[in-house]
Amino acid sequence: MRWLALLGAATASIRPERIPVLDLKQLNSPEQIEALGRACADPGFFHVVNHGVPRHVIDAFEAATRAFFALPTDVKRRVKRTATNSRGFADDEFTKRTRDYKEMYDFGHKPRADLPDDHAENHVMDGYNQVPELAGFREAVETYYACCAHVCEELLDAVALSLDIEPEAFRSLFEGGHTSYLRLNAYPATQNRHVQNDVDLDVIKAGEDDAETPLDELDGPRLGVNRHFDAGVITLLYQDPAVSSLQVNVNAHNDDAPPHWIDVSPVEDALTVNVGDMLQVLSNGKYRAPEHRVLASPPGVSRVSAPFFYNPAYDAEMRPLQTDAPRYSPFSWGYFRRRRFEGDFADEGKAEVQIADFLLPQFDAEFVRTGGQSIGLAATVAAGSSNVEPGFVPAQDVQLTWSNMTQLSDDCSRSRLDGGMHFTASVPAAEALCEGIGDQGFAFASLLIDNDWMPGANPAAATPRPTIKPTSKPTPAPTLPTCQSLCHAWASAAYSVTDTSPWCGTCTNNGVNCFTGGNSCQGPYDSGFCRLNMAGTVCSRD
Ligand SMILES: O=C(O)CCC(=O)C(=O)O
Ligand SMILES: [Fe+2]
Repeated sequence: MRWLALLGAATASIRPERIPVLDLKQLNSPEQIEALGRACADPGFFHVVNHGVPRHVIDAFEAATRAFFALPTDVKRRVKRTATNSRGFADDEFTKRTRDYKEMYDFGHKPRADLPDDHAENHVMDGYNQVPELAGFREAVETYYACCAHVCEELLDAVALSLDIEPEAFRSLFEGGHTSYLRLNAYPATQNRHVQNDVDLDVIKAGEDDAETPLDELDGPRLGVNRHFDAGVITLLYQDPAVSSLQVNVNAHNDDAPPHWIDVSPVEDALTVNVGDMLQVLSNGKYRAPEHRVLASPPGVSRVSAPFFYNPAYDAEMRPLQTDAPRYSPFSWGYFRRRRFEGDFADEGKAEVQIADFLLPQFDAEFVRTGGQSIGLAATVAAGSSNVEPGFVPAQDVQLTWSNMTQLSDDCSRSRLDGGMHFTASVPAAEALCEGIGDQGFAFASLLIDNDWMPGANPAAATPRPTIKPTSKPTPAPTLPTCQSLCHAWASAAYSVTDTSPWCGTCTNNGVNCFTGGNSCQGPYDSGFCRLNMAGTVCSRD
């Protein structure tokens, strides 16, 4: 009753919920497993009741969390995280280059429980635990941490079944030491910083905060945590029952729709679960990590929360399990985590590594259906690897990335200019020339889809036919006389001849500049191809 009254007072603005509630004890029937699969696919968030974590363990954990954050700042800073140890206290966390309006404390897996926290054997890649001198804190946090790991293990068995994957395939990723960590969050009460209105949130500018300003001196509207995706496999979240601040963008995976944020309000006696990036990869994109954010606390109310990030062993390979059409290239969890941590610690400016960086190009039915815009292709060209000028070109490693077809076609168009083979005006001319070829390819691929000939084809889903085209550059209207007549005019003016054909040969391109073709130049330009400029007055050797 007390709980309900609190919730009612603090969450008057809660909108209708779209977040399913699942009963962990019932997760053994095919219907429930199916419901779990649906929740993981969309919206990627759900609550679990009957999760088995005893009430007294949660109460002790919440009390320890509140007691820790109530300590004076200088005492909390005694366990502050550093550039080499990501565990401990922080009040300078950034998400998407904006300062989180919260304090936090991270606590992770300790391989040798019998040895001191800072013993060499307990130093793992993300650091070691720094436990504050606070009566009962260690025991409360360790006990809750162990309960979370157990719930996640069971939950993941059910997730495996929902994907038709052997639970053992998931379990093996955690063998040899999972790397999960528990984060305690405290979002202080605010005066004028709490906003729910997206227009107000727009004034929060990325890159403008620094890490040194004390939290309570940061001005303007704030978010507790800016929009993000969780990196691990799944997150099991304890939410303060009295405040609703967590929101999910239910349009995050729909490029055509604006963000639509809905509340993920706490549910009595439940823990909240969300899919992480790694489960998105392991499920080959069938389950999708939801984009979420946390609002700053309303005036007079401070909120606590505690996500448990369930993470595999560092050397576990992340790749789609059980599929012959993988959408992601393999990478190790440790690699991803290290790149994220480098970004986290100094991320006032850096762009963080994303799973989209590992997307393989999909030249399949889905690719055509969605207009072929999303490819996520990357290539590194090593210094000196050119076949033509080995050892010199390129001067340094070049990293090329293309996230969509338009970028790829732009770079291809430019490549012959960069290579010194073509001239500037030929780039748009060639783009115009090739435009129709892409459209024809698109039309042909759509035809294949309709006939069920492509991998992943689904004739029903292909109707109505997609209206997006792979490229949308307008074809420039031809405004110049043809190359041939330019050439003839030039030749007769320059050489006062009536038969200009030896000079002009066969024109091959009626674009802005054009080739006359063949060894047809005279005078100083007596071999190679002739090139006319727009005015048709210059012929230069190619
Ligand atoms: O505080 C919350 O409700 C969620 C926090 C969160 O999303 C995170 O720490 O990744
Ligand atoms: Fe999160």
